[in-house]
Amino acid sequence: MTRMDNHRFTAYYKAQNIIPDQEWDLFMDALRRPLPTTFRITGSRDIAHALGDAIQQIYVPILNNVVFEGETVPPPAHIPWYPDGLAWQFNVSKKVLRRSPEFKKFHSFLVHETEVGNISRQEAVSMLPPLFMDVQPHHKVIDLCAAPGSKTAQLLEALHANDTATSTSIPAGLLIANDSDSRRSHLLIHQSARLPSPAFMVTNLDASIYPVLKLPSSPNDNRRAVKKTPSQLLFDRILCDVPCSGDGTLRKNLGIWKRWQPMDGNGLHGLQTRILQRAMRMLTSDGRIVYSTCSLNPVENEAVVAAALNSNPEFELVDVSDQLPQLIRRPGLITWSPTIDRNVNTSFSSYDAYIQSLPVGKRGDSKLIETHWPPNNAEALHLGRCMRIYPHLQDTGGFFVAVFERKASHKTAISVHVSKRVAEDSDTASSAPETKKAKLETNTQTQVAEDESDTTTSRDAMDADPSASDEKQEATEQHQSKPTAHARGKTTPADPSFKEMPYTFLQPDDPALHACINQLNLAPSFPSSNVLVRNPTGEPVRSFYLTNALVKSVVQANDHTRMRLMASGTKVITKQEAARGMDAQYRVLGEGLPVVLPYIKPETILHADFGALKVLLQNYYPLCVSFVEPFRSEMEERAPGSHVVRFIPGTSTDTTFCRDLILPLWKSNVSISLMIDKKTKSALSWRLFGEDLTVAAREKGRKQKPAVPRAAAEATTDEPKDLEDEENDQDRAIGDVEEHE
Ligand SMILES: C[S@@+](CC[C@H](N)C(=O)[O-])C[C@H]1O[C@@H](n2cnc3c(N)ncnc32)[C@H](O)[C@@H]1O
Repeated sequence: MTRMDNHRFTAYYKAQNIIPDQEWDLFMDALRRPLPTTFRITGSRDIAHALGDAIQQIYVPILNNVVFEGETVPPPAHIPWYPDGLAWQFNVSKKVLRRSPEFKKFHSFLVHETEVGNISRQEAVSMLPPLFMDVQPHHKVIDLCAAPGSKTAQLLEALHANDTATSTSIPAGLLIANDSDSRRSHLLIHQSARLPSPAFMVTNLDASIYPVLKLPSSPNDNRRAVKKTPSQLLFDRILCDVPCSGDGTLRKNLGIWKRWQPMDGNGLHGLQTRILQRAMRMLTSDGRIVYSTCSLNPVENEAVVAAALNSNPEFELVDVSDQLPQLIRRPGLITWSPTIDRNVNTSFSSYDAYIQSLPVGKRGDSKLIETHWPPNNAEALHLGRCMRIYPHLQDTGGFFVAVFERKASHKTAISVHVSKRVAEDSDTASSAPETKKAKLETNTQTQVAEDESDTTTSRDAMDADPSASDEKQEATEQHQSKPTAHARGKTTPADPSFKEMPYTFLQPDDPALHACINQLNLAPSFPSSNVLVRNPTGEPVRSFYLTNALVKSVVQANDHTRMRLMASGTKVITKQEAARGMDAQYRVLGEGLPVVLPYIKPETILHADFGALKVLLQNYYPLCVSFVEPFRSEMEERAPGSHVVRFIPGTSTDTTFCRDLILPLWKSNVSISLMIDKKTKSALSWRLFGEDLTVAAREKGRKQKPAVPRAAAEATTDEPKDLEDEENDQDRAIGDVEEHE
């Protein structure tokens, strides 16, 4: 059993005065208690509210009066500050989850909804940073340290605020999720697959030196200076959820009690500051940055904030005390005392005093720098506007959040105009059911020299954005690789070590794409100019991905190896191996259907009831004749290949989720099958019929039986696996301490 104590931790944080003396014991007691289970309902608003209602109306009443071993167990409750009641918490032991029939059922529901991405288990405090970002569907957003992606998911949801229960909108903006660790970047891609988005990209770069990305000038923009010059892609919202020592996660990462030592924070300060400073140079003039850590250490928090503000005086901290009023928080610190060694020597009140104490010959070796200490202007920087979240205040982990914007005098006063530009660029067809509302947008793109030999930029560009001071260095960076047009098969390997496939956009009149659109009966509004393929030659061999217009222009204007682009847009259609004598058959992927659905001609969508769905869940390839009319005849009349069915819940079905469901089907000569993966099938079955009716579940049950003695089988069947936490903060705490001294 881990000893939940660490004398250095106590000595260090007492020296920082982070908690008033009279609260110290409450703080430490809270740190030693396990965290409640917290989760967020994800996905489009419609689905989220339906699931929220199911929890409130079905599960809470059942869980309201549970008595376990003589004690009343509290039911799940809303996290008080989370908007729209879409985040929940409950605090029960594993024993209760496994043995109380009511909680066991609730747990199964949560596990299955988590598997299909409708619920995301996430620590409450980790949900905070995206809430302070106010992301809108037209925003250009970057999450600089994104893996494993729980906050990325929240940002994506905000970008997709206009999605409906069955179909995805195509936002005009974009979200780039970046992480410097390639293994974790893959995790990020995997997690984000739950919310397929044409506006999503993943890069694998060091955020502290994130390169300038180019954006081609708009053909619709008639201003002379903008016409020929590509601009720098600046972001409206930037999240810096930086690597940190992670001691705010002590309640769930018990190993930190033993491992914690105060120099971890000192070592991370430099990288954290560089990431925040880099973000400041990538922001539009009226954009917003959120900086966060799950550390309590002022050297990783207020010291970083102060250093970045002092080197970028056009920025200020935003007072967000009126936002999320139910969130109990404490103000940022104005003063703190860095330690100079592992033994918590915090006796030096300033950097100068510390340096003077070193032998002259050793002064240059010091790994501590001036910004580890509080600056003289700490009050003037309004560090109190930072937010500190402590475990004993609302039974959470520890966390730190700071919100930055440019000072009003530095928000560029260039003409604010109702610009349809992004929307116009967004996608070709005006009838496309996407977000194309005219948006108030300041034009803040910094232009980048198009002529590769010219390292200077236009005066307009320098005037257009305060970040232009950074331009020369960035223009030089830009020169290090030539962007390519990604004509089929032609790429310039700016980073030969980067092995990801290129991203090649098909011509809208590509014969394969044409065949696909015809076969799937897609409407003319389908954005065929934004379809890309990923393979070495750029041929339309198998899968088609869809992006929005903005993502397309970023991909085309920047070398994919230089930006270490790991993912772009979302896979929507795949080619099925052709049977002998037949042409290739295309099918819409289950995960791509919400994206493609708005372009599927309504008259081609079949209708069936939940009885048919039950048959399809219970069998892999049920024969057409096993369905009732009129679905049976309709299906028999259809040609073999990909079809889409709308399942309408009837009055006879006893389901907790009374909404239409639209799913892809595959018809062979005499049978049909649901084209969704096993996990999604199981989750659907649980949600609709209260049990797992799928073939896979039956087969699993059969396989388990002979091998397992009866008593053991009883103990394991139906035992839901634990809800897995999406954010592996253990990883975060260990893997992220990269600059140990
Ligand atoms: C605190 S975690 C991010 C958690 C994530 N935002 C979430 O909500 O799931 C910090 C991440 O920063 C990444 N990282 C570390 N150094 C980095 C750097 N120089 N540039 C970009 N990412 C970095 C780590 O790989 C880690 O995934």
